[in-house]
Amino acid sequence: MSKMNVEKYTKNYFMPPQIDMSWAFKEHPGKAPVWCSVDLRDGNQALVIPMSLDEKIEFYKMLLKIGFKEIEVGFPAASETEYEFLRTLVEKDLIPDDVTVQVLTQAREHIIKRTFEALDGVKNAVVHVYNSTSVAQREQVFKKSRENIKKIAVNGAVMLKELTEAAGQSYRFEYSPESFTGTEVDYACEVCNAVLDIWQPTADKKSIINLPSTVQMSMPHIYAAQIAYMSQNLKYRDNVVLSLHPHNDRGTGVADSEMGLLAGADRIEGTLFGNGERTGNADIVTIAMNMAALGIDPQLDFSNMPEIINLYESVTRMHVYDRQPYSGSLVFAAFSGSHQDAIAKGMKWREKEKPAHWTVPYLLIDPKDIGREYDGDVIRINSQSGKGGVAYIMEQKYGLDMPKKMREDFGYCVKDISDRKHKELLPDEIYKIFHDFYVNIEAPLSLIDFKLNKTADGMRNGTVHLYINGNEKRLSAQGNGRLDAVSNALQKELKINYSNLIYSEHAMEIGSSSRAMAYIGITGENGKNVWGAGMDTDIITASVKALISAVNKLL
Ligand SMILES: CC(=O)SCCNC(=O)CCNC(=O)[C@H](O)C(C)(C)COP(=O)(O)OP(=O)(O)OC[C@H]1O[C@@H](n2cnc3c(N)ncnc32)[C@H](O)[C@@H]1OP(=O)(O)O
Ligand SMILES: CC(C)C(=O)C(=O)O
Repeated sequence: MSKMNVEKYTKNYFMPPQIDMSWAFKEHPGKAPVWCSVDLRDGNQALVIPMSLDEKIEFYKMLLKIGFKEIEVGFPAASETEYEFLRTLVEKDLIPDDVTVQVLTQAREHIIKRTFEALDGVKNAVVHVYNSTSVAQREQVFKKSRENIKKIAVNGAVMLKELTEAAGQSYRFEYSPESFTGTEVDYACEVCNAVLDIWQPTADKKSIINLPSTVQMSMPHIYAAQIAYMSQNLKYRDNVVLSLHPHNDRGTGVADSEMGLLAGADRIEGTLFGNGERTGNADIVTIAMNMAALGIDPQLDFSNMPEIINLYESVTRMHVYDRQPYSGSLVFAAFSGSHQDAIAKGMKWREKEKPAHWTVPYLLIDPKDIGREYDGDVIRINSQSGKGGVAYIMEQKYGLDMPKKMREDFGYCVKDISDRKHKELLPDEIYKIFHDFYVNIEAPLSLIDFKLNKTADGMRNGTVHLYINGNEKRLSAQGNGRLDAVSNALQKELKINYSNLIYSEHAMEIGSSSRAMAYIGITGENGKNVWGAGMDTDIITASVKALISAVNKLL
């Protein structure tokens, strides 16, 4: 027996009378659909505190900036704010000529009349009327037969037509068989066709038939099969814009939209970041960015995602989930070592090879294309990270190019600290660890200065002046170069044994162009490798400091 009460549930959706799945062989729709934002209506009606007039205006202006040409601005008969919002758009001349505002109304006379009052003065409008057609709503809410439910729709359609003619306007019409997903598909088609018979859509004045998954009830391929049936059986099909309005109860609002488009739909109603009733509406950001990631222009501009998120969060009081596709704060972040290593190498390869298309491993799109930064957004460090990621941060942010073997040493050191502190380490903290751990280490040996003259045979000869545990000491030094001479002095005079000296250095290009950084690795008698780094305005002094740092670590 199931512990989840599954006996209580059964499928409440209907398969279409004919099932056509040929759309499933298409790879993608090939072009952007007509987008309609329903943020200001469906999104707004689901908020704990619906947006104020000013907040709706701010949101509306953002939608225009993103590029929406159809915007459902509200349910004017719902409240004074909803009504006033549309009046403000009209009175302040905030509706561009190429933008159509859409308003929602129930198929009830007084509500439709109030809606038309709100529309006074609007040039381009879609009047959107709906009634529920599902078995559950017919039986439980309306307690009406199929015929009588169809009548509600037809009466609503007639009222829209008559009031538009009376207003001398050419508003477009939209009808939604609300709760379409719980409606027998052939019956939904019959109701929609009855509405279309009233509206008589033409090529110049198309009607919109909107098929909402008001509550998602099936897997997305079934919704798409329902859409395919409707697309093939609607009358006046050439003059009908077939629209989808997916919700997200099963978490497949985006999949419903994408498959529905393949199955014949022309238009998508959705919201930014999927805000909306219950689990939300289809997330237009994701659907559009999924297209962009396939190289299809979505005709919407999300190039400044952080700005859009800020405004959205401030006016809706909602939060964009950290892992929301494309927009979440963590969606480009790689904490794990192997991902970081591949991303860092992929970025380098890209810089060198300059390929035509984006192929960096683990990153579906280039974060920069939506206003995100590599720094801080992509490679982030915790105890799951590896040397590649740590080295990438040190190189990109601080211009430090450690030798390969030293990267490994530092990578484990950073991992260990993050593990013990049980926290993410930010770039500045990592830089500080690098400094504390390797750079200009001054105990027990601390360099005071060194004087090394060139001899006739090209060798270096002189003294190294230092403190040993605070006591001043001069060592005599000879070698075939200055670093070699200092190393010989430490080994011979202080009897410190090490081998395999590895050395590299570079000018510091980021932050401090007048300084150099040197790195030295040595192997102690016990076979252990240690690393030191030296930073100074003089490259030779930097290398001597790096050697003394390494020796100090060995000691
Ligand atoms: C799936 C969706 O998102 S649909 C959009 C839903 N959005 C909203 O409801 C937000 C705005 N709505 C409101 O502010 C209010 O519901 C109003 C102002 C529109 C109407 O309010 P009220 O008249 O007080 O009540 P209410 O909405 O409960 O209406 C219930 C009545 O309308 C009928 N009704 C509901 N929807 C519809 C419809 N689409 N078409 C025709 N009649 C309808 C019901 O059967 C019920 O009838 P009854 O009075 O004979 O029992
Ligand atoms: C009014 C309709 C389109 C709706 O919002 C829904 O069914 O979710």
